[in-house]
Amino acid sequence: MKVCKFGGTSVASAEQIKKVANIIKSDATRRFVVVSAPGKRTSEDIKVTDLLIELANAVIQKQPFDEKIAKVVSRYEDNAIGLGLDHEICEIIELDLKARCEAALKQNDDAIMDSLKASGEDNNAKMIAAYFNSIGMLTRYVSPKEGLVVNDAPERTMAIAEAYEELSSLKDSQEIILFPGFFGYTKSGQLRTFDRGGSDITGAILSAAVGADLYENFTDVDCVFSANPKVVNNPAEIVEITYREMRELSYAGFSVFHDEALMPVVKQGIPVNIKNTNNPQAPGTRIVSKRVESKRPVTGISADSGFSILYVSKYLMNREIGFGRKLLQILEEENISYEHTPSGLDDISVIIRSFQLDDAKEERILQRVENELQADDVNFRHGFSMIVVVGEGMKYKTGLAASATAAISRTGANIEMINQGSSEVSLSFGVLEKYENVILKELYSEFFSAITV
Ligand SMILES: Nc1ncnc2c1ncn2[C@@H]1O[C@H](COP(=O)(O)OP(=O)(O)O)[C@@H](O)[C@H]1O
Ligand SMILES: N[C@@H](CC(=O)OP(=O)(O)O)C(=O)O
Repeated sequence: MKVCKFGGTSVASAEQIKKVANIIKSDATRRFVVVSAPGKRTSEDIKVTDLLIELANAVIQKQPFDEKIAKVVSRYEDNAIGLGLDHEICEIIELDLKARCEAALKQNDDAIMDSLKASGEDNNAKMIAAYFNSIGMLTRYVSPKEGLVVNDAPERTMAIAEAYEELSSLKDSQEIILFPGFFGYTKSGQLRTFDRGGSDITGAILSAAVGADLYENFTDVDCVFSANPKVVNNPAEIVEITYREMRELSYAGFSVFHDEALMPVVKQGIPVNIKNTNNPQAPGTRIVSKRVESKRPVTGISADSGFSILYVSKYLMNREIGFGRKLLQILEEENISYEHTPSGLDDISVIIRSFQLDDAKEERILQRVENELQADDVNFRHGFSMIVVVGEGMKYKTGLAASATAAISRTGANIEMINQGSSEVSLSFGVLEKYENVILKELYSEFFSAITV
């Protein structure tokens, strides 16, 4: 039994949706289908989720929004015509969007945003279910209301244990189950979306709930590549990768699979297969708990921008009991999570995703660290990228860190931070954002172009 998730590009047009139907028809074990909202049809196109965010912002700011609704509906109309569906489905979608906008009068801004964002996947799932049925594929649309239970705000949205119990009964259904990705409901019935790209998470939750043998994640590339194909020319294909490696890579830049989507499947050891809707015959990449050892120590290199560093120094910091805890508590009280904390005897850096900061927060943190921890020096620096070199084989290869730093130094960039995870499966470097692409290319040629074993 397989759960198949189709990303935005796989359901962007009628032509793509027909490919999805053929993929499902070609294998009777493909019983569960999770879909995203229609994505980009061309590189210049706008994702429906982005159109919906614009619509939600207009509603929140009490600006006119009729045209924005019409833009969204027209994307579904194009698909309905191409799929030979009755226009009625578009009228239902238009009424649904209007109802969500009207309900906004009684909702807070977060609820308005979540409701409109989620409509992208919800309406697409209804339309695709209607299409499947119209061509004789017995299909049932299932709303996340029927069991995808998530936690309450303000925690980041995550499925709770009950979700797995409630959704498990779907495994007995005779029809194909068509499930919208990206959102769930709290116990009290509040709709909440996952982070962007979160339909991958829905697919993983459903896979774990029904005990799938395989979670197939269909996208627009043949496989996961060892580096972002938009930066590195013709990167090596990854045939098999472990959960741990994929987790490290998707954390920083491998946008092809959401890092939070691994947790539900890892727990049950369900393998994930990344595949291409446009070339379903290609074997794709398998994400598994244990893989055949490869000759290369490095499996992939990822890079992501948008990091800030909080630097704190204080003489004899190492002797002061509880210094680190107090520092991290200040961040906790500002609702900020951290990524790494590389440290020396008398100083510590905290690496933070910059989107969590604003001027007022920074000022408060600086004041508190100065006053409450009596730091000698404290400052924020911004505009950093994180480059992560990942491979299960790295711990057996001496001199790997030296090769990586030598490659980075050839680009003229200064390394602002180095961190080796305790599992030795990854090595991270903090560098100025402007060097990100050039370093990625240099590291790629260091570890993939030459024979390194
Ligand atoms: N290492 C990588 N391997 C494969 N694709 C990658 C990698 N890094 C980034 N990508 C990008 O991820 C894209 C697929 O992810 P996404 O846009 O979320 O697809 P979907 O709409 O199917 O969810 C690819 O088109 C590719 O540009
Ligand atoms: N549509 C949502 C969720 C998602 O997973 O989309 P995609 O499969 O296109 O990455 C987004 O754009 O974030």
